[in-house]
Amino acid sequence: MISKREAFLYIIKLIKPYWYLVVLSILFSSLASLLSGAIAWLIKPLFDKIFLPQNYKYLKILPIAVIFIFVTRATAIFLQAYFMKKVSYGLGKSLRIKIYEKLLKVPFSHLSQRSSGEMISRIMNDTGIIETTVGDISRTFFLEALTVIVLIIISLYRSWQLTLLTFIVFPILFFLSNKIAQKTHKKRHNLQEEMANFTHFLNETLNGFKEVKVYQQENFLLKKFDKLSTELYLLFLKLVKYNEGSKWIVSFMSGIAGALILFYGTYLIQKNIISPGDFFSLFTAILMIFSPLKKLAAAYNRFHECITGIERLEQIFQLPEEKSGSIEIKNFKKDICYKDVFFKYPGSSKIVLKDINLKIPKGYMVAIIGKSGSGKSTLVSLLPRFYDPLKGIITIDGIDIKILDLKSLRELIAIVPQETTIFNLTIAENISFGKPNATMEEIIEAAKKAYAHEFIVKLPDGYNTVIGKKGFSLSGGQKQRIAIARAILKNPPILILDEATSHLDTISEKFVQKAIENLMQGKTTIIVAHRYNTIKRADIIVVMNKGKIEAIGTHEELKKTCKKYQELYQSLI
Ligand SMILES: Nc1ncnc2c1ncn2[C@@H]1O[C@H](COP(=O)(O)OP(=O)(O)OP(=O)(O)O)[C@@H](O)[C@H]1O
Repeated sequence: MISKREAFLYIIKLIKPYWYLVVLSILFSSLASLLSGAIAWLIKPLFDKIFLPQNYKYLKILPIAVIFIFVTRATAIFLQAYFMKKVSYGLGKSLRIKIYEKLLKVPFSHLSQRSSGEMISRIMNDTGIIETTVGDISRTFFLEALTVIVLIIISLYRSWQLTLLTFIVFPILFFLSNKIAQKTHKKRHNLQEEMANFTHFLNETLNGFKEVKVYQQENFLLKKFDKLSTELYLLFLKLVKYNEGSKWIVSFMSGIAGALILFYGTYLIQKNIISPGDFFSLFTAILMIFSPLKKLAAAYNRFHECITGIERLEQIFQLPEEKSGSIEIKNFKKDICYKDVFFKYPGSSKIVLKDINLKIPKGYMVAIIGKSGSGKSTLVSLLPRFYDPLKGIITIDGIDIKILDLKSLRELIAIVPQETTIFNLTIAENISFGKPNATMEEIIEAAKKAYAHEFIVKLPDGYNTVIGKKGFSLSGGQKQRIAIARAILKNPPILILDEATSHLDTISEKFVQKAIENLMQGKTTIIVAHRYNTIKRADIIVVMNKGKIEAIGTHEELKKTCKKYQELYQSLI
């Protein structure tokens, strides 16, 4: 947990780049506060110079003065709010960009441990909370605190005795507000956790919509959603109690202060120590103090909300970043070697890869086969360093990939996964994802080689169609061909293919296979294979079993020597 001081310094750091806007906001806050003071100030001459002596000659200019004060004050408040909001939305924007940038640098291993819903909640809710609270708190702090100071000065000037008397309530007020703020802190933490669960749940439902429908789990999910919503509702209600409670305390204390002033004030007037004008001016000032005080108490409460948001975002900012080596690798010349590699997933105790030794010469096509869960995908995911081995090393041309510059290492590799992600971009941008500066001719050329051109040109906006918009979507086979076109355009020397387990229709399958043929030409390919044809034509077949390499060889060799291979191979024919 971070302390209030740390949170305060954090906020200062956040608003520092906007200092000129903050200065403008403070200037307008000061003007508004002074004008609030002017209202209380003018009560005295109104009483002592106009009403009591019944001298009404000033009364003509008074309405004009009142209009001037109110209009100027409203304008000053408008401008200070505008500048402060500009600060808060500006810092919200840069915070979101910073956290997105951070997410892109976090190792895959750390992100895969968290749910995407939780991440979305942190990026949207927590930055949103910081954005609004920092704006509100700073705005309230500058405007209301200044107003309180101006009003206290006026009260002291009018009658220090009466003012000091009302000060009795302030320590009690501060003590109670602080107690409430402490209580809300934990509740806010819970609320933000619940919000993250909520987003996670919604995310899951939308991603697994087909399963929900087919397994007819609408009622079950609705009940769960109802439970989550009720928990959120109850938490919100608790927070409302605390928030409104703090306002109630201020109102109660203002009542006590008012009674004290009336009681002692009438005594001072009777003794001619103060004039009725002094009394009413002070009375107005003290009454006016409580509204900004109420806002300050609420802002103090929100400051705790902001601390919770900062804490949760800091957890992401504290995540480690991918460690890159320094040796740049320009070309792949010789081979890829796995040497005595062991691996377990972060947070899990199960060793999923054991004693892996594998040499893949340049230009070879390697098929990795094995039962589900035998470690095939894990094995290939170590090469682009999505994860690092627990023990052992992986080398490219004899160099440990850990000491290679990560960018240059990944430059050598393209991946076509089982489930392709098509981003919310145009088809052309999706294809040029790995080569953003590609020309349109190059993109079309790649699409043609991936057997995607024909269906792309039939889309209403052709290569400029944005998938996901206006209801356009692609079939599984079409998505795979886009992924293949993406890899063709990138044209790296090493390919990692994870063959889709779900079978496409025969025509689509034929196109995908042809596209893969084009893609593999002249490349070193590691393919997590599920198809008989793919396996048969591989230069080397690696048979995985329970995280170990059971056997390595060609189809003909393994057919004779490896029982496991025979079983697997039989199941695919
Ligand atoms: N992110 C993860 N965290 C923890 N364990 C994991 C993770 N991903 C996979 N595993 C475990 O690692 C083992 C190997 O999984 P892997 O996905 O590599 O197998 P696979 O042979 O590719 O399976 P499939 O053919 O079903 O894709 C399995 O026991 C799996 O439960």
